[in-house]
Amino acid sequence: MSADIVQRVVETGVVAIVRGTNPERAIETVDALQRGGVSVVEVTANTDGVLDMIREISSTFTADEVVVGAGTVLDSETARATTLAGAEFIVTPSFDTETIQTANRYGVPSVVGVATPTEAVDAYTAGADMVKIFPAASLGPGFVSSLQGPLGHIPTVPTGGVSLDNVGAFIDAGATAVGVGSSLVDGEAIERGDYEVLTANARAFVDAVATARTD
Ligand SMILES: O=C(O)C(=O)C[C@@H](O)[C@H](O)COP(=O)(O)O
Repeated sequence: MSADIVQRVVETGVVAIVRGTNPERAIETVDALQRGGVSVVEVTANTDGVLDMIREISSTFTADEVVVGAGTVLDSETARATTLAGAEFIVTPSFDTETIQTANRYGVPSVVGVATPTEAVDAYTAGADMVKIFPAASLGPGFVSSLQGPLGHIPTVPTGGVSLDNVGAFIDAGATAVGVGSSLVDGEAIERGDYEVLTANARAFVDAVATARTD
């Protein structure tokens, strides 16, 4: 159910972004992230073989083990295709009403990319479950905390340039969760087959989020 998936994103606090990974390494990649405590993963739609990867991940792991979504969803067609392949949520870099409506039509939550307060309100009004503050590192934690006053009811997931150096600041600023690509899903480590790096990265991000939440 859609609410359960949103709850899982909130609890995990970190969404891992898999972009450009060789499909043959998808399962080991996701397994390594999950062992480190990051059990919510999105595969971006501009990754070769994305639909097969989503199908394979959702048939390999139980719902309790891993929640898989689709990222870089730019349009309604991609929302439909990825959802039918098994994506349990969609993430967009930009705001498009039809894409949100399609996600809702198929019963999956959407995390919608916004970079202004107006876009955040428009996306939420259109039916987004959470807004992805993108690109987060350019906008900064101050942007996220400024939204809390008027728009504290809208859950935020800063994404784009989130690292171990700034993740705590984003959570302190009021972020509900964060999306992390390159700082977590290290492409070179995957190529080397060094999945321990991914597990260690995942643990470090989960710990940083937990520490910031208890501060
Ligand atoms: O395109 C999307 O829907 C995303 O999630 C954006 C995501 O790929 C983001 O750019 C990741 O940035 P980092 O590698 O974490 O800097």
